[in-house]
Amino acid sequence: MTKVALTIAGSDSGGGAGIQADLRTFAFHCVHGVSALTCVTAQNTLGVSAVEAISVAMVIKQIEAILQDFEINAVKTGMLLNGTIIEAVAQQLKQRHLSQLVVDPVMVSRTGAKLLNQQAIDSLKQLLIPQALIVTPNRYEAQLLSEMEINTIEDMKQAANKIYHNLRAKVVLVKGGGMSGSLKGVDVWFDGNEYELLRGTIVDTKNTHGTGCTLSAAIAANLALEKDLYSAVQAAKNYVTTALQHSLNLGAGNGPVGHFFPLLS
Ligand SMILES: Nc1ncnc2c1ncn2[C@@H]1O[C@H](COP(=O)(O)OP(=O)(O)O)[C@@H](O)[C@H]1O
Ligand SMILES: Cc1ncc(COP(=O)(O)OP(=O)(O)O)c(N)n1
Repeated sequence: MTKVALTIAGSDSGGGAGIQADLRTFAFHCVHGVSALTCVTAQNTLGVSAVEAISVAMVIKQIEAILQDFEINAVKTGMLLNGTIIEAVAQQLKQRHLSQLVVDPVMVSRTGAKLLNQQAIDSLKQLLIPQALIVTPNRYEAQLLSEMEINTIEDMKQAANKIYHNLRAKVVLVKGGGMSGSLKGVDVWFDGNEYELLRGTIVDTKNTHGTGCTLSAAIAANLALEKDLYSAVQAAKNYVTTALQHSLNLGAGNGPVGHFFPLLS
């Protein structure tokens, strides 16, 4: 039986991140992707130049249309843009008991662009993260959520611990793409008991756009395929490493990670 994953996220006109990356990742895993668009960004490899929200009523209609007709095996959320959209999405997910939920708390891109307005951060913390099976902040998002600076693995562990206890997330994965030196690409998992370090091969490329979206979408795809959470994260990490190894040198800035590797060899 074909599995179905839902992404609730924004559009990246440059095609590297957001809903475009999510749907490509689902397709690679042979999982049918359905989507609820929250916002449209004017964006390329150099950054985001404009953002416009989809109305809350339309976000809800998209989710309702999908849930009326499909059995959803896993969900990921990405860029949600504002507090009103977050509240509506959180309410829909709660009502429908969608528990295979990966929350990528998209707030700040690795280029430093703010992708979520200030008031929305509280709604994300109070309404959405507590529902997540796993939350996957990058270094800067983990700093915001834990209210501490992160420079070392110990800091990553402490931040994961704080996010776990303060925001009641079931599992926290602090991603290390924004760390420097040998810490780049080391992610810290905390499930309330154990810390695990997930180490990928460091890929020396500037073309890293879409890594976070791709990772969370790959976790959701693997959950839809009935992997347990830790195995889903390991498989997703391997997928992102391979996507980085096949990243595309497009545009003048940070090009997108590549999803074309099955066709290459
Ligand atoms: N240069 C790199 N080499 C290897 N892994 C990387 C590299 N950059 C990012 N990653 C991995 O990509 C995933 C996404 O992390 P990150 O880039 O920090 O997220 P975001 O895109 O949300 O900022 C993580 O598993 C991280 O370790
Ligand atoms: C529409 C949209 N959604 C999410 C992001 C962030 O992408 P992500 O893969 O988390 O990180 P960077 O590529 O920005 O490092 C985005 N830019 N646009």
